Amino acid sequence: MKKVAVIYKNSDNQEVIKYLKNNLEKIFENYIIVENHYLDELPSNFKIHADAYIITDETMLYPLKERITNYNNIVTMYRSIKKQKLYEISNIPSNTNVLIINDTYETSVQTLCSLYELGMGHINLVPFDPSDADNPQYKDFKICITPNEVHLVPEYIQKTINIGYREISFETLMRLMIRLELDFELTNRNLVRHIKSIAEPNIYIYNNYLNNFVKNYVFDSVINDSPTALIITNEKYHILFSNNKAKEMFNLKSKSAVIPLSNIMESDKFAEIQEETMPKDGIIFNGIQYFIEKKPIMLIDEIMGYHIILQNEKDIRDIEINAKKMLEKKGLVAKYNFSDIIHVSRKMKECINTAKTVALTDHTVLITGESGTGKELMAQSIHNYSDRKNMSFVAINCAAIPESLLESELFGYESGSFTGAKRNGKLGLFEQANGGSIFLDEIGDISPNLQSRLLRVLQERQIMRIGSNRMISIDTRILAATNKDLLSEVEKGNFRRDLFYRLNVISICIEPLRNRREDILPLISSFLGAKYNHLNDSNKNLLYTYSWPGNIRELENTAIHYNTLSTLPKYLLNTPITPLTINNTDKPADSVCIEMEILKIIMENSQCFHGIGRLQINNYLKSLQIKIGDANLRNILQNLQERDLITIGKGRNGTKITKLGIQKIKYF
Ligand SMILES: Nc1ncnc2c1ncn2[C@@H]1O[C@H](COP(=O)(O)OP(=O)(O)OP(=O)(O)O)[C@@H](O)[C@H]1O
Repeated sequence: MKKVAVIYKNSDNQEVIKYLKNNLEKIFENYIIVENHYLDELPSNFKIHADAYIITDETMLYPLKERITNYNNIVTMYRSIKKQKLYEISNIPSNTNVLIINDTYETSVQTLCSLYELGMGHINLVPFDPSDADNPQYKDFKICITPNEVHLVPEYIQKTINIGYREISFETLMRLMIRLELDFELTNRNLVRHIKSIAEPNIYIYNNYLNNFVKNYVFDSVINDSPTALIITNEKYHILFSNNKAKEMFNLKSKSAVIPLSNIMESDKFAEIQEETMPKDGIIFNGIQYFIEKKPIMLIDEIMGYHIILQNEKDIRDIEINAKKMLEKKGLVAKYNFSDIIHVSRKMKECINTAKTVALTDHTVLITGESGTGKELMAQSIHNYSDRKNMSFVAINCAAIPESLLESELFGYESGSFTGAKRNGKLGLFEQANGGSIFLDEIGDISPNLQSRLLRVLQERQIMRIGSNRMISIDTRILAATNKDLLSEVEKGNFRRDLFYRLNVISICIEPLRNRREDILPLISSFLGAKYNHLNDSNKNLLYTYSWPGNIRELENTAIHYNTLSTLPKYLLNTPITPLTINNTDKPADSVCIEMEILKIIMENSQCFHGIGRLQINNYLKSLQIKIGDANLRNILQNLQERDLITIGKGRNGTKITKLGIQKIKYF
C-alpha cells in the first residue's frame, strides 16, 4: 500500500478535506492510504514521509521544501466540477454578471479560473471575498455560483447555482498514478467512472485516456483471455508480454520481469523457434503438440521483436467452435449440409455433385428451381462445404423487402444519410457477409436500380454505403436463387442481360419433385419417421403420383398433417390421379417404385403369347441398378398377381401383364 500525504494550508474547511479524502480512497481503493497535513499546524522540524504529496496550491512549494522527503513526487491538486452542473451554467444568458462565492477570496478566484478553463466565457464572473462581504459592488448581482458555500450567499442574490464540492481533476489523478507507479489496470475502472462524471478542461488528454481505456479493455478481453498462447518478445527473444494462456503453459508469474524465452523452454525447442520458418509439425511441450506461428515486429527495416503464437489442435477447434457460436448467436450461420438433402434420384445426385465441385471455388452460383424445391438448402450446403464455412452466411429474400429498405439492408448506410437512419450508420449485409457468403433469394424480383448496383458489386467486388462516396472492398461469395426463368425475363426486358451473365457463372437447376418422383417416398419417410409404416399402398401411390406444385415444402406440410391426424389431407385424397408425362429412368427407392419398374419391364418385354421369365426380369432390374434378389422378386410377382396386375404362367409361358396392369402404368 502506498502512502499519499495531502497537504492543505490550514484545517479550516474540514468538510471539503473529508470529501477529497473520501474521493481519493474510493478511486484508489486499498492501494493507497491518505494522510492529511496542515501547513500552518506542522511542528517545527517535522518531516512528512510519503510516496507522493498532494498540495492544493503551488505557493506551498517553497515552505514545504524542508518538510518533505521526496521533492520530485509532488502533485498539485487541480479541481473540476460535475458535468451536469456545467450544463446548468452554460444555460445562463450571455454577458450576465455572476458572482463566484467560495470560502476565501483566493478559492473564489480559483473556482472562477476553473470555470473559464471549462469554457464558460460567455458570462462575466466576479470573485467574491467573504472577508469583504458588505462591499456595495456585489449588491448589483442577481446570480451566484458556489461550491457548497451556500451559507455565504448574500440575501440579495436571487438565484444560486450550487456546483457542489469541486472534484479532483482527471489530470491530477493521472499524475498521482504515475508518481505512485500504480498499476493502471487495477484502478482503471474507478478512474473512468470518476472522470466520466466530471468536466475536464484538457479534453484532448481526457479523450485519449478514455480511448486507451477502451483499447486496453479489448486487449485484455480478446488477447489476454484468448484460448491461444501469445508471447511478444524483443529482438533478443526476451519476453515482454505473455497472455494468460502462455503464462499458464510456461508457468510464468503474472508480473514476471523481462525474462529470456530460452529460460522457459528446452534449448532444442528454443533453437527451432529462432529459425526463420517454423517446423511444419509443430513442437511438443508437456506432451502436447503445438503449431507455432512467428512474425517479426518491424520498425522500418529493423526487427524490434517477435510475436509468437502457439496453438494446439484443441485450441484451434475451440476457436472454430467459439467463432461458430458467435455467428449462430447473430443468426449468421448455414445450418444445412449436403448430407441433409434427402434424395435417391440421379438428377439430384448430379446436382449435388456439381454443387460440391463449385463449392470449392469462389464462383458466383445461380440456383434455379420452383418454389420449395430446396434452393436455400442447396445454398447453405454449398457454403458449409466451402472454405468459408466458419464465416458468416447471410441470407436475404429480395422479394420480401420493399426496394428502399432492401438497398440499405444490402449496402448499409453512413450516419445521418437519410431521415430515420440510425445515428451510427448501419453495416450492410454484403459487409456482414465479408469472408463468408451472401444468399440472395428471389434475385429475379429486384428492381432495375438495384440490378445496376448489384452489377457493380459483382464486377468490382466493392460496395459503397448509402450516403458515402468511399468504396469498401468486400470478399463475399455470392449465391443467388430464383424461381423465375431469368433468361425469359431478360428477353422481356425485366432483367439486365449483363447482370444475368454475371450471376449465371455456374448454374444449378433443381428439378421439381414431380420430375424426380423417386425422391418422394424417401423424403416422406424421413419427415414421418416411424409413422411412415402406417401408410398403406394406396396412400403411397397417391403421394407418388401427386404433382406436388409446392414441392418439398408441400410434402413437409403433408407429413405434418399425417403425423397429427393420421390421414392425408383431403385435397390430396380427392385429387384425381393424373397420368405422368415424365420418362423416369432413375432407380426407384421404395417398393412402390420397384413394383412399377417391374410392371414396366413385364409390359415392355412380354409378347402376346410369350411372357417374360424371372431371370430376365432380374437382369433388367440389375441393368437399372436395382438389386432385390430372387426371393424378393418372387414375392413381388406373387403380390402383383394377387392384385390382378400380372399373370404368372407356368414353364415357358412366363409372366405377362394384364389390362389392369397396363392401366396402372398408364396412370402412374
Ligand atoms: N432434398 C431435401 N431434403 C430434405 N428437406 C428438403 C429438401 N429439399 C427441400 N427441403 C426442405 O423443404 C423446405 C423448402 O426448402 P427451401 O426453402 O430450401 O426451398 P426454396 O427452393 O429455397 O424455396 P423458395 O423458392 O420458396 O424460397 C425447407 O424446409 C427445406 O429444409
